[in-house]
Parts: sequence; C-alpha cells; structure tokens
Amino acid sequence: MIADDIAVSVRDLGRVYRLYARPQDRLKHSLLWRFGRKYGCEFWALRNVSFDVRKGETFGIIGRNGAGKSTLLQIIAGILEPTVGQVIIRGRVASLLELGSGFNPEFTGRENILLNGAILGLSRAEVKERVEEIIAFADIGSFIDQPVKLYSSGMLMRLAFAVATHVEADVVVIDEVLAVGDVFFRQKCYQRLERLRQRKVTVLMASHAMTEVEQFCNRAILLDKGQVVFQGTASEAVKRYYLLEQLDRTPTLSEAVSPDHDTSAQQLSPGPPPWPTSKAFLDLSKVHQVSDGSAICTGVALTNSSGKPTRVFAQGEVAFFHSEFELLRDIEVPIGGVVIQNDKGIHVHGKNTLQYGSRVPRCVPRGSRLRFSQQITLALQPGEYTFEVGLATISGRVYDRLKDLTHQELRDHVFRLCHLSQVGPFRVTWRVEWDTTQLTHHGVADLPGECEVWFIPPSGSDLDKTNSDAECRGTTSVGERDKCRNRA
Ligand SMILES: Nc1ncnc2c1ncn2[C@@H]1O[C@H](COP(=O)(O)OP(=O)(O)OP(=O)(O)O)[C@@H](O)[C@H]1O
Repeated sequence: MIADDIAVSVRDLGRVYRLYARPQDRLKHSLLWRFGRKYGCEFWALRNVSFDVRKGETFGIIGRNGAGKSTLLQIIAGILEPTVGQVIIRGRVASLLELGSGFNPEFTGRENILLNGAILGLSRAEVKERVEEIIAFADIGSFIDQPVKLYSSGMLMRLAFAVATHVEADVVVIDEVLAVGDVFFRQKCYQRLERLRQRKVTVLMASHAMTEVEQFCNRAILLDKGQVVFQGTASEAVKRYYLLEQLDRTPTLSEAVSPDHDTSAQQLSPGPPPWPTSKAFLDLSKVHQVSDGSAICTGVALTNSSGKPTRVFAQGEVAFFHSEFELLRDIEVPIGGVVIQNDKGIHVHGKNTLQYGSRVPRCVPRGSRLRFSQQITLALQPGEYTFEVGLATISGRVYDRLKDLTHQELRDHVFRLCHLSQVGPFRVTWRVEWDTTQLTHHGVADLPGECEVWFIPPSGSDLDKTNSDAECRGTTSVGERDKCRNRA
C-alpha cells in the first residue's frame, strides 16, 4: 500500500541488459542459455531505484548521458518491463518519450489525436472536446491532416507535447522533449507545464537542461550509472549534477598541450596558453559554417587556462576559445570574435579583437592561417552554453580612423568572412570552495563592480562621537573593514 498523497511509487527497480561482444553470441545465448551456457555479460541499466512522487509534484530526473533516465521513464510509462522491482501509479499516465513513439505514422495528426485519446481511456466525446484545443496548441497548420510520417521532428514534437498535456492525465511523463522546437514553442510549453502544475497534475521530466529543472521541478533524483545518488530538492540535485560533471573533465594535460606546438606561428599578444594539439579540437563536421568564400574555419578548441581541453568550467573560471581560419584570398585587417549564448539562445556575451584592442596584422595574404585565442572569464550563471566564432575584416584605411567612427558607421565597413554557430556546448558549474557551493551573484552574468557601505550611527550615540560617517565607509576589502572596526 502507498500513502494517499503519492502519485508514483517506484520500489527497488532494476533493468538488466545482456551485452554481447559479437553478434553471433546473441544467437548462441538465446539458443543455449536453457542448457546453462551463457554468452555475453549482464549490464544493469538501472539498479535499486526507489522513490516516491507526490500528487501534483513536478519531479525531475537528471543524470549524465547513459545514467538510466530514459530507461526509468519508459518503465514508468509502461513501455518497458523492469527486470526486478515495481512501479505503482495512481491514475492515468500520458507519456511523451521518444518523439512520435505514440503515433501511428500512417495516420494523420488529427487521427492520431483521436487514437491517443482512446488509448488513454478518454471517451469519444471527451476527445472531440479537446481536439481543436490540441490542434491550436500544436499550431502545425494544414499538416494536421497529413500522415505524421511526413512531419518534421519539430512538428512531431509539437503534436506529441500538445496531446500529452491536453488529455487530462493524472501523471505526465516527459523525456527531454523540450530540447526540440523553436524558442517560441518552448515558451508555450513552459506555460502549459505551469498550468498542469497549477491543476495539480503530477509531472515527471527527464532533462539535461538544468535551469529548467531548477525552475520547474519541486524535487528531483540524480541518477548515475543506473543508481540514485541523490534525491531531494531540485536545486540541490542540480548542484550535485554539476559536481558529477566536474569529475567528467576531458583529456589529460599531457594529451592536450603539445610540447612541440607550432612555433612558426607568430603570437601577436602575450598571455594565452600554447596553441592546443589536434586532439583538443572540436569535431566541426556537424557545425554549420557560413563563408563568403574568403576564408574557412579549420579548427576550434575550448581549453582552460592550463591549455587543457574541457567542456566544464567552474563559475568564474577562465576559458580560452581558440579558433583558426585559413584565408582563401588576401584580406586587410582581420577581426576575430566569439559570442556566447545560453540555453535559451540569448547572447550573454560577445567580443571581438577590435573591442579588445588586440594587436592585429595590417594585411594577411591568401594561404595564411589566422589563429585567435580569446580569454574569457566565465562569470556566468551555472548552466549550459554554446558559442559562435567568426572572422571578419575591415580595410586598413577604416582601421586607422576607428576612433572617429560611430558604431553604425563601423558596422557598415565590416565584412563578415566566415562564421560558425552553435559550437560547443560547454557547461558552467557552481564554484565549490571548502566543500561549499559558492553563489557569487544572482542572474545570468556577474558584472564587475564594487559595493561601498556607509554606516551612519544614530545621532547623539557614542559611536557618533567617535566616528565620522565618511571614515566608516566600508569597501569589500577586509583591511578597510578592520580599520573601521578599530576606530569604532
Ligand atoms: N536495449 C539496450 N540494450 C543494451 N543497453 C541498453 C539498451 N537500452 C539502454 N541501454 C543502456 O542503458 C544505459 C541507460 O540508458 P538510458 O537511455 O536510460 O540513459 P539516459 O540517462 O536516458 O541517457 P541519455 O541522457 O544519453 O539519453 C546506457 O548505458 C545504455 O547504453
């Protein structure tokens, strides 16, 4: 028996898979295991998983890739059988797992809405009542009367989300689904989730988007290697997730920094770590590169200040964004830049060599390579980010008159040569000092600044006689504070 306020109860859940080194072992195992001959080895995708979700809770399931989130949600949604353990659910479950998995590809969107409604046990009248609402939410125009096999992944996602969140289920199970879709639709989805929450629908969501988990979930579990390593408040689970991520940093220093790095390259400004080795460079084969034919990007790497390639940085840590471009024609003054975007697509920071005042060559002949190592202190809210790199140029004549030009005038003289968007991603994690997570600021960015404190004692008090308020002005420096205290 489970308590009345529990909507989902998961008890000692486990799911095992058998992994085979060779395809023929699978066949041998299926034929011979009855006779005691086993092939392959067992792999527990989930083990000893237990937790309760209260009615009306929005519950997060987080963990690194392969942690077991999808396996768990599939078992809860009744799509997958557990090997051991049990799941008790009170009420009707609507799930939004693999995109379009609940749809018949030959049926139109409208027919699939009716089908899903029927599967969920809604009466014909109930489904009819909601069809128009679902269609309006999905907003896919005339495609609603086309077979769903013709839908793009974005359309499938729109329809699947609309169905799962409009069928009056008691429990809604969502796997990573908000990663797809444009920003406007995502906003609509969040509003819808908010409404479900207000109506006390229980939502279980697996997500890699930590800001969403913090924002929407009351509680969460953190899975690692198939086991629950933490359950508690969503914000604490997210902090623990980032700590796990920190342990996951990529190649070692010896792999990352070449002892014999390319000394032929003339470094035009001092400071950055050596140019990274080829291993540190990101795979750009799937990154969209836009070029006017004057230059191509030949490499992008992201490293920390010791030159070690990494995708995880502590808040306030320095990151180096390295990019290399090969010139296919002569250009005059090059401009290299990086733009950082958060998971909502907002440009949180962008800066180029003009804005840094970097030393740059006056002309760069065809066939040369240009390398930029841009150092940025990631004083950002913990979360997931992507970045863009680009190369542009201006004429030497304009470059000499920079100070006289307005921003608009300058923009008219800048020619974009090559641009790569959505490179990355990388994460900024909470900074941990002395085993304590530090919150350095609130909001998306830590803006440079200082705070002075003025202490004005009540008039007539003893303090008033011994202090002048101007003297008791405090800064963030401990020395100043001590001076003030000594005087008081
Ligand atoms: N059919 C299968 N056969 C063998 N192993 C499987 C199977 N399905 C999943 N696994 C393994 O189980 C583990 C958990 O997978 P699962 O998809 O649940 O992880 P996840 O946390 O959802 O990962 P991601 O965040 O990458 O989607 C992984 O190591 C995966 O390789």
